[in-house]
Amino acid sequence: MGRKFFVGGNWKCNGTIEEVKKIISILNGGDVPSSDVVEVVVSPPYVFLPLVKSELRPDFHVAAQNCWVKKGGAYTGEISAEMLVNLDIPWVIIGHSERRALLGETNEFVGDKVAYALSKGLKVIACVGETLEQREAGSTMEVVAAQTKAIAEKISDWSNVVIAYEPVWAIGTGKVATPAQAQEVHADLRGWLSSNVSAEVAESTRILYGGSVNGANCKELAAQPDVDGFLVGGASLKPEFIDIIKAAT
Ligand SMILES: CCCS(=O)(=O)CCC(=O)O
Repeated sequence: MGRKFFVGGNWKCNGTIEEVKKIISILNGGDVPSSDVVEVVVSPPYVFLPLVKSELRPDFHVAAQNCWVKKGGAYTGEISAEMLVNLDIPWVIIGHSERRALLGETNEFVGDKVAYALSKGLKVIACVGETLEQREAGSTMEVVAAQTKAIAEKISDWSNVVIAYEPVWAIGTGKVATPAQAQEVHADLRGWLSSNVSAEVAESTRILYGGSVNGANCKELAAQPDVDGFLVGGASLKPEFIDIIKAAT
C-alpha cells in the first residue's frame, strides 16, 4: 500500500482574524483531490486554533505549531498537549528548527515531547533538518539521524508520526533544496528507519519536505520517490497552497 500524500501548511504569521478567515475561505473553496489521495493539515497560531477548527472544511485538519509538556508541574504559558486534546485538535508540529535554535530545544527534549504528545492521543509532525554550516561540513545525515534517533529512542508506535525534513537554510529564505537534494536526504532517512527501527516503519512513515515550497517547485519535488508531501510556510497563506495540494501524487 502506498503512503498517502500529506500537505501541511504552517501559518507562521502575525495574522489577524480577518486574514485567517480569508485563508479559510480560500481553502474551503479549493478544488483539491479527495482525502483518500491527500491528507491536508493546516497549522495556525495557537489563538486561532478554535476558529480554524470550527470553520475549516471537514476534509482538512488542524495542527498546533507546538505543545508544551508538563515538566515539574509548570507550563510556559503555551498550549499543552492536554489542552489540544480538549480542543479536539488532532495534530501538533514538534521540533521545528526555530524552536531548536531560538529556544534551545535539544534532540532529547524533542524526543520527550513527541512521546508525550503521542501518549495523549495527538498525531505528530516531527521536524528534523540541518543548518547550512552542517550541510557545508558534510554532516547533514549525521545531524538528521541523531535527531531521528532521539525520537526513536522514546517511542515504539510510529503510526501517528510524520517526519518533516527541513533544511534550515531553506526556511523562509526563498532558497529551496533541489529535488535531488531532498530525495537524497529522504532516502537516507528512510534507510535509517529501516536499519534502526523496522522495514515496516520505514515503508509506512511519511517523510515531508519543508523549505520554500511553492506552486512552481512542488510538482518536481513531489515526483521524488521518497518525498511524501510537504510542510509549507509562506505559500500556505496564499491561494497557491491549493496548487501545492494538487501536486499530490
Ligand atoms: C519542516 C518545516 C518547514 S516550515 O513549516 O518552517 C515552512 C518552511 C518555509 O518557510 O518554507
